[in-house]
Amino acid sequence: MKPPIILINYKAYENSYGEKGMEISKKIEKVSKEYGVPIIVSVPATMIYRLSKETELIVYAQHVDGLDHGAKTGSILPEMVKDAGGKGSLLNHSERRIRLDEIHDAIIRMRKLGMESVVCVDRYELVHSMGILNPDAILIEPPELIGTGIAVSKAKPEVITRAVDEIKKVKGVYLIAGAGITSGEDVYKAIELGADGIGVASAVMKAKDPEKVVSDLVSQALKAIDKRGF
Ligand SMILES: O=C(CO)COP(=O)(O)O
Repeated sequence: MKPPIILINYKAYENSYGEKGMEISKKIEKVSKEYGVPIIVSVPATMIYRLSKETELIVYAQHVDGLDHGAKTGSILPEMVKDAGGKGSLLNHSERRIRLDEIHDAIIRMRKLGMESVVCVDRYELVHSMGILNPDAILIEPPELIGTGIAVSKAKPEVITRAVDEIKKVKGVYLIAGAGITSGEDVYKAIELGADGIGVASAVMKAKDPEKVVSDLVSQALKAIDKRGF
């Protein structure tokens, strides 16, 4: 995981799985190769194996249960995700919140397995305390902007700048920003404000031309990173 971090959360749209899921993934992979930027896709659990086999995308789960093996019906353990080819997981997304101890257990287990964890928070006040749990990155997303097309970097830039201040208090944890990200301009702004990358869903998953959208996001991310001088 290295800036610019581009994380596309497939959620549970109609094109998040099956043949449509493959189609959009191939387009995303094409852009990733064109720009030489690894792209993380957090996908439905049922797609982890196939996407890991058939693409060079970095495949994450959208959630894992940091539980031990055993009688745990319906659980998706980090070991299962790893076995299917997944490299990591989102944790605590606004649409899939879990308890703090569950977040911590999952981070520890994934770190032991050499997997990456990206913990979501809905406010900058939680960045420091989540950062102490030592995930690879924190994804800050004000829930009220998720899916609106109104970008956090434009509507609430202070959420990003404050989160950036907070992440500086912990070492080795990246800060990603998301919610409402629609255009390359939104990405540029987020990185200019100090984020190491972005998380996006609807702008890509609902796009008529996802390749064009992802291309715009990635090219502007590179431009912003270049300007910041990583
Ligand atoms: O929840 C998100 C990514 O995890 C953001 O969703 P939108 O890009 O649809 O606002």
